Amino acid sequence: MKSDERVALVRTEGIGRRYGGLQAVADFSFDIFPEEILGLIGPNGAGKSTTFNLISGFVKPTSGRLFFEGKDVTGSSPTRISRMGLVRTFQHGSLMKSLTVRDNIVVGVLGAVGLLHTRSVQNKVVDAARMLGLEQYLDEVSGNLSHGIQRLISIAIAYAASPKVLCLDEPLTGLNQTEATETLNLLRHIRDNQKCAILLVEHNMKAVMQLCERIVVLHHGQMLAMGTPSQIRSNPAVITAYLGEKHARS
Ligand SMILES: Nc1ncnc2c1ncn2[C@@H]1O[C@H](COP(=O)(O)OP(=O)(O)OP(=O)(O)O)[C@@H](O)[C@H]1O
Repeated sequence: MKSDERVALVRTEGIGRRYGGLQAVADFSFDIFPEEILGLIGPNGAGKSTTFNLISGFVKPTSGRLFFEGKDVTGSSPTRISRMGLVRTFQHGSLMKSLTVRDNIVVGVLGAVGLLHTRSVQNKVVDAARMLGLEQYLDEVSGNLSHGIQRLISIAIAYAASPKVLCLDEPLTGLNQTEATETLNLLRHIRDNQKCAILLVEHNMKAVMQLCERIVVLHHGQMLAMGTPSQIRSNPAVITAYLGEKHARS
């Protein structure tokens, strides 16, 4: 089956967001397919966070439509979208630092799937902690743990909600090389185990190229390119607009 014949989990059709005179995202159409790892990249201010906010319902589009599993969810609340299965993390972390790791993950489970039997909540918490290697920290106060562990807690909170699409906003920020490599391996493992799609916004270009099967490049709020990592790496427009500058630094 060709990629464009698959049924998309998420589809945007000409989605856009205007802030006064500024068009942050314009006429942007893309799909997220089941079980794929898709990267969304672009220079600062390209519109990545706005796109994340649009597909997770935190920002309403000023144009275009959003579909989840074929259903029109344009304008739906973040709660409705997360309960349908699109769960996200936030650039600056999703956890409450004064809560234990366990309680943070409980909040994630309840927020995404509503009231559950206590035993199923605890099962989901333990499963998420195990998946992210956090079992020994479950009763620690989250704010006392290292930055790397806090990043994993944010992913565990999202994972515990059993996502169909896991959207990660810069999960590698502030991690050293070893931590970043471990996190990449974990993300692959999560995709294989949970059978979810992953949408990754990340400035660490080496990691994006290693992990993602398909990459969408945004520039000035519009799609500049879409393709496999090797297609993106060799795309002249991308090199000019973005990668040339980034590769020179990596
Ligand atoms: N709430 C807002 N009000 C006004 N302008 C906004 C708002 N949010 C984003 N913008 C503008 O929209 C454009 C796209 O911003 P966005 O944060 O989506 O880009 P980005 O690619 O995520 O950038 P970065 O990599 O720096 O996080 C920028 O010009 C930004 O200033």
